[in-house]
Amino acid sequence: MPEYTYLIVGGGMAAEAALRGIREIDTAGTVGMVSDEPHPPYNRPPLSKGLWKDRTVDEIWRRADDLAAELHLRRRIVALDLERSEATDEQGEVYRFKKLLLATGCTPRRLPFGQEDILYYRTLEDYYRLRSQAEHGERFAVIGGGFIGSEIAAALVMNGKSVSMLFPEAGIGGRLFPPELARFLVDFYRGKGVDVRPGEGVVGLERRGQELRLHLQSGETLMVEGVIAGIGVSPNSELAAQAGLRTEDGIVVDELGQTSAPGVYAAGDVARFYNPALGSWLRVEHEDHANTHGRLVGRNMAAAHDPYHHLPFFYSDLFELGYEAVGILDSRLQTMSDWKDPFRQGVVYYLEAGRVRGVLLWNTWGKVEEARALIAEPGPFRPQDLRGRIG
Ligand SMILES: NC(=O)c1ccc[n+]([C@@H]2O[C@H](COP(=O)([O-])OP(=O)(O)OC[C@H]3O[C@@H](n4cnc5c(N)ncnc54)[C@H](O)[C@@H]3O)[C@@H](O)[C@H]2O)c1
Repeated sequence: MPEYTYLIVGGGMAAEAALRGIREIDTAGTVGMVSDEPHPPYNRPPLSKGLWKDRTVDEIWRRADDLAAELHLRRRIVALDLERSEATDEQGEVYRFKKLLLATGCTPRRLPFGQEDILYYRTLEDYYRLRSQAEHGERFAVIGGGFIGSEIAAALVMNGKSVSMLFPEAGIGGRLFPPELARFLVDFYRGKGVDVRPGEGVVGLERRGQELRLHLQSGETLMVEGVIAGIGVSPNSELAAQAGLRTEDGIVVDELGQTSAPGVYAAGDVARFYNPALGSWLRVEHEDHANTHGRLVGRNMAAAHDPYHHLPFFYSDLFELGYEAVGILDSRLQTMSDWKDPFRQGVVYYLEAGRVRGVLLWNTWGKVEEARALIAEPGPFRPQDLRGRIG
């Protein structure tokens, strides 16, 4: 029976960052990592960005092999016994641990049809599948106007494919951006050749040989060779819930990353934690959080005592436009847009009860620390106070 000082369930970015964190403090303890993926840990952002431009798969590996851990790939933990400090995989193998980390990530939400034919994009295997579809097919439909939808539509069009993009909101990134920016992105994507259909739903999918027929709410049918959906994700917290850990849209952890059971931790996008600067409970589904939270929780498992107060940070590329963002970007908050060049360069501030909750740095670089400092300020701010504050 494999037995470890630290057992990490999951093999994504947070899991690998945690391994690095453990090794910063403890070079002697044994570490086992169990992942249901066939690959060792890799960076996910290139899957929807760089790999469709000039980057290659060789560049995405996180090289955990220098950190002395035993990697169990293609294995899925299906049960936890916290009293006995044991985890069991689907093949019946039992792993014993002193400390446990759940870095189980999230699973894409699925539509109620097209089970085999819709590609839910999250892993390297999904990238290989879409690459192969793009070698044979010319016409694609992308469902969803969030991160995956906007990045994959751009990636496919930049690779010469014809793309229809469908989503329920009025604009691209409608849940993040103020309405005028989300609507601008619709025109911008159309200018790049994407057939953008805001406010359009999908009701069914049929396969006819190589062709897929996607039935839309409006009554129209799109004939395509590939359908990709990015309609959000749900946290993989069932294992934790079955083991009696506290869960609530994710695994609830304290500021050290410890769950409701001593010695059991959770990190990355499955973990729900309190952020004092924002005054709210969060679950963050971005690379920066996987790296910073993963590392810190790994250190804390190995006896450090570093509280996690890091503000969410993320970024994206939309063709030649790009942005960085700090804090909470929610288009339902009050927003104040400060454009240097409308929709090409500027800063958008997100306010709630007189405090800045989020800052969007639109084609505005090198200002992330200023944005962090502004969110930490108690205020109160009026929207007009923020004009020219950053940028
Ligand atoms: N740059 C980045 O940080 C980045 C890039 C890619 C992916 N991700 C992460 O990957 C995860 C998945 O991204 P995502 O794009 O799936 O989620 P998302 O939450 O960004 O977007 C979901 C979108 O799904 C659409 N939608 C919801 N229900 C729908 C339905 N029934 N039919 C059609 N459209 C529907 C909406 O348009 C919504 O904007 C997220 O956790 C995201 O943070 C992040």
